[in-house]
Amino acid sequence: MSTSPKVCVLRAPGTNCDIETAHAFDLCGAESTRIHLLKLLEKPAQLNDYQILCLPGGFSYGDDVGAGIIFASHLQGQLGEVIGNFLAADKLVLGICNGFQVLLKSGILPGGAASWPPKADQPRDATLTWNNNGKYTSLWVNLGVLAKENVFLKDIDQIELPIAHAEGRIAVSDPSVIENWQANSQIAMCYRETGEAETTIQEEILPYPVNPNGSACNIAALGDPSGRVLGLMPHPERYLFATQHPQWTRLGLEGEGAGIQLFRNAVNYFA
Ligand SMILES: NC(=O)CC[C@H](N)C(=O)O
Repeated sequence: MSTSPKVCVLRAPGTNCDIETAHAFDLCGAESTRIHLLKLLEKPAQLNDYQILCLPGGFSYGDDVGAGIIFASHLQGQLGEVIGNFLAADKLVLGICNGFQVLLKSGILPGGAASWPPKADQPRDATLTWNNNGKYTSLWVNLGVLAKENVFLKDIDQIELPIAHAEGRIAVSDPSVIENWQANSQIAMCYRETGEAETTIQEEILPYPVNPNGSACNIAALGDPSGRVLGLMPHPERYLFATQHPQWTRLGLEGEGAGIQLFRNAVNYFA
């Protein structure tokens, strides 16, 4: 296999983080192409040429009818077959912020290949919905990693990253949904206080701004059971350089930002 994986950064009308996301992968040695969803719909088989599919952040279709829903309907519909092949192969899928919303609302998460294509008569048991504060919220958060076997999160225990969203609160239909995720190591990252030694899954919702949106069990990111799919609300592509951290001078940070590690882990998977 090539040591330089090809990344499809799939953008839709309203996507606004595709350039920096492609740049993040390229800095780590990947070969990224930004592809418009309408171009992929013309020839879905193009997707077979890529090893990594990344859905970047933004406001696809203006977040109309709910963030990510229209983009997700294209993945389920015309692209259902190529997405199924992609998930079944030894390939990686990353969804950042709006991309995470699309992954969850299409049904790519939480099940991955095992539950694709989603059954039309099966209601989703989890979603990303409005922040508890009812506002678009943009700030830096501290995250603890739980799913250490997720490809993207290798060697990361905790990380600071920025969030910027209005619909970032994980809500589930029943507590058993979270128990299931826990049993399959799918709870990938949780919001947590800075400086805590260990991350645990807590039912108690940590107060704003530690948990900025009121997500159930403080969940910020989910993976599929295989560990090859990750969806996260924070933006690792906005922390590629130390100077992007709001306190880089005070903390004396230099060089890379911690967010780049997620992209490097993905690229190294194909080394
Ligand atoms: N930064 C983003 O990707 C925005 C996410 C989404 N459209 C929201 O506001 O909920």
